[in-house]
Amino acid sequence: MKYLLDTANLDEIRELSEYLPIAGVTSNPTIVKREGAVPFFAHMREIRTIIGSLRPLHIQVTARNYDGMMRDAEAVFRHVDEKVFIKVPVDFAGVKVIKALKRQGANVTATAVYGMDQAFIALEAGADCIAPYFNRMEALGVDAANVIGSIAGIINHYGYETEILAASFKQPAQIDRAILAGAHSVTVSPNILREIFAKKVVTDAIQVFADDWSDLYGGKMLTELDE
Ligand SMILES: O=C[C@H](O)COP(=O)(O)O
Repeated sequence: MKYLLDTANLDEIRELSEYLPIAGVTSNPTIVKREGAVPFFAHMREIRTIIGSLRPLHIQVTARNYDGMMRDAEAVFRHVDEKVFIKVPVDFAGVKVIKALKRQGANVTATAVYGMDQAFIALEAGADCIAPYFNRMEALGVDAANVIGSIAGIINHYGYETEILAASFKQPAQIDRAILAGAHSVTVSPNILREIFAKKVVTDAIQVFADDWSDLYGGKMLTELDE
C-alpha cells in the first residue's frame, strides 16, 4: 500500500514528503496548470530532485495521437529521465502507445480509467500501473470500489504484475474504500491528505492531552522535568 502525491506544487511536495510516507508523485496537465506556465521540464526535474531517483515520478503525455504521444514520452525521457512512469490515457491510440512503450522497456501508467473495460485492456497491453478515477466514477453513479475490487481480482487470478494506482479523490473516506477494495497505491492531492489529520475529534483529543499535561506539571514540558 503506497501513497503518492497528486500535485506539481514544489512546496507541497517538499513538505508532505518530509512528514508523510510518500512513495512518489503524479500529475496530469490539469494539475500542472494550477502551477501556471512553469518551465515544464525544469519543474519536473525539480520534483525528481525532491523525491529522489528511487521514488516513482509519473508524467502524462499530452498529444492526442500515437506518434505525438510517443514523441512526448521520448521528450520526457530526454529532459527528465528514463525512469519516469509515462502516464497514457486509455483511449484507442493510448493502448497502442502502452504496448509500444512496454516493448521499449519503459514504465507505463494507464490513466483516465473510468471502468473495468479500459482497465482489462490496459492490463493485457502490459501497463505497470492502472489509474481508476475513484471520485469521477462515483460522480457518474458507478460503484468505484467494486470496479477496483474487480480489477484487483483479475490481477490476482491471472497473475498480472500490474498495480492499481487509484486516483481522483475528493474525500479521505474514498481513499479508505479504494485501499480496502484492493488498490495497491493511491495518489492524493495535498489538501485531501491534510484533511485526514484535521478531523476535529483528532485535534480535540490531542489538545486534551496537552491541556492535562500542562495542568499536571504547571506548564512544564516533559524535557523540563527533573530526572
Ligand atoms: O490524474 C488523475 C487525477 O487524480 C484526477 O483527479 P481529479 O478527478 O481530481 O481531476
